[in-house]
Formats: sequence, structure tokens, C-alpha cells
Amino acid sequence: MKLNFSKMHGLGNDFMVIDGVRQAVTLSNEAIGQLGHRQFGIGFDQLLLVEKSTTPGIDFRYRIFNCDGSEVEQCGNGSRCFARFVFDQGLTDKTEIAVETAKGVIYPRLESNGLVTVNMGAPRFAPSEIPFEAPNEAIIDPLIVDGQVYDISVVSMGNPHAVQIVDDVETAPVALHGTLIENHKRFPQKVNAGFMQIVSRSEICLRVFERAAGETLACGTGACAAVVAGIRRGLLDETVLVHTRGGDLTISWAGGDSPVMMTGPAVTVFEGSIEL
Ligand SMILES: N[C@@H](CCC[C@H](N)C(=O)O)C(=O)O
Repeated sequence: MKLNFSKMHGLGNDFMVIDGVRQAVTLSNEAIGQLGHRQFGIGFDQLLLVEKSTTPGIDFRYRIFNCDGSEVEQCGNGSRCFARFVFDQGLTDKTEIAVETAKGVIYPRLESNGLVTVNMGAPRFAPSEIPFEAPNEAIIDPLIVDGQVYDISVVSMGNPHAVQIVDDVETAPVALHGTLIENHKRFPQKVNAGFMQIVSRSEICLRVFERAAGETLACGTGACAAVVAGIRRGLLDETVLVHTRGGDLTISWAGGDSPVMMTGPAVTVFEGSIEL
């Protein structure tokens, strides 16, 4: 089977994006893991598979897989690349798109300046929705990692995030603690671990150790979760500039059940095909 794809990125968080509307695509989780390998495959943080939606009023469905082949619920940087992909490939002429993911519908919009804004939906905090083992919902939860207590904020943006505040993201032990938090027994489906440095009420620096992918140059849902966590802790204003190692995102949240809005770039690097 010959598979056409685009290689894309959002702030260096990179994707193999496949048109499953005009091509018949059957990929096992194992095959995705092989394609994701940086040395033996194409290499990516996540694979995005674009499909038709059967739901009235919804333009597309897209599925998200981590580089180890596991399917996940949501991806912020991926949602911007998805929107750029379907427009540039001529799958739609709409600039405001409704797309189903494994965890609900999100709404990307292509801006005239080339950036993409996505209505990522409302964040969720109930432990059962993360999922997270905790007696009740809290703004800050103590998590014991390697004998030390870390104050984490647990947020679902469709996928699970545990955000902590650090003095300096550059010296934070992201790889070491990231993997311990990712695999902590209180997160039965694992978790993405965020390390946030507050610069001011409208600016943070962020590094994220992603579930199944390790540290990436940027994590869109991680940025949404960090800003939501900072606002709930009373440390951030409604609109925040998020500096990641791959570049900047703007995140806004008005609180409560209002949606988190994310604006940032989506870039196509090249198009290719592979014989499977
Ligand atoms: N890079 C993504 C998140 C991808 C999924 C994540 N690794 C998970 O397992 O939940 C983003 O930009 O949000």
C-alpha cells in the first residue's frame, strides 16, 4: 500500500498527517509505532489521521496517535495542523471547521495572518474525568514523587495533564520527574507532565513531558492546561503568552465552562509518500 502524507509541525511538535478521506488507510498501532520511529521510520511526535465525519453539522473527524502507536483523545498543536492540512489539501474551503476527536468536537479557525485559533472546549477537573485517583476535585493536589511532595494541578483538556510550578523551566528536572509523574499510579491512563514558570500575570514559560512521546518542543493541550491551572491558582490573567522551546502560543480562558482558546502557527514541512 502506498500512503501519501504531509510532515507538519506546530512549534516543533511534529506530525505525520494522513488524508484518510481520499485514501483507504488501515494502520495497526504497531505499524504507527514503526512509522513514528526517528531512526527506522519517518519520525514524529504524533500521527494525525483525517477522516470523514458521519455526524450532521461536523466537517471531519480526526484521530490522534502518539509515536508509540497508542491512540489519544486530544492534541492542541495537532488541531492547528489538521486545519491547515484540510484547507491546503483542498478537502474543504471553509476557514472555520468543526472536527470530532475522540473527546468531543473542537473548532479551529484559519486566521488571515496565517495563524490558527482553536476553540479547544472547556477544561475538566473531576478526578474521574482525568482519570486521577483522588477523593475529590481540587485546585492543587499533593503528589508524592520519589519521596518528595509536588503540588500539581490536574486538568483534562480531553487528555490528562498534571501541571506544577517551577522557579526556572530551564533547570527543572523535566525528563527525570516527567517520566515518574507520567507513570504515577494515581494516573491509571498515565498523564502529560507540565512544568510552568510564571514570568508575569500574562506570560509563562512551559516545558511538557508528554505521555508516550517524552518531552516535545511544545504541547498545545499542555499550554491550555497550564494557563487554566495558573488562572485557577489566581496567578494568571485571562490571556497569557506561553513561551515553549519551539515558540509562542496565546491562550485565553474566561473561567468556568467557557472554552479555552489557543492561537498559534501550523507549518507544512514537506509532502511525501511511503510504500508499506
Ligand atoms: N502534542 C500534543 C499532545 C499529544 C497527546 C499527548 N502526548 C497525550 O498522550 O495525551 C498537543 O499539542 O496537545
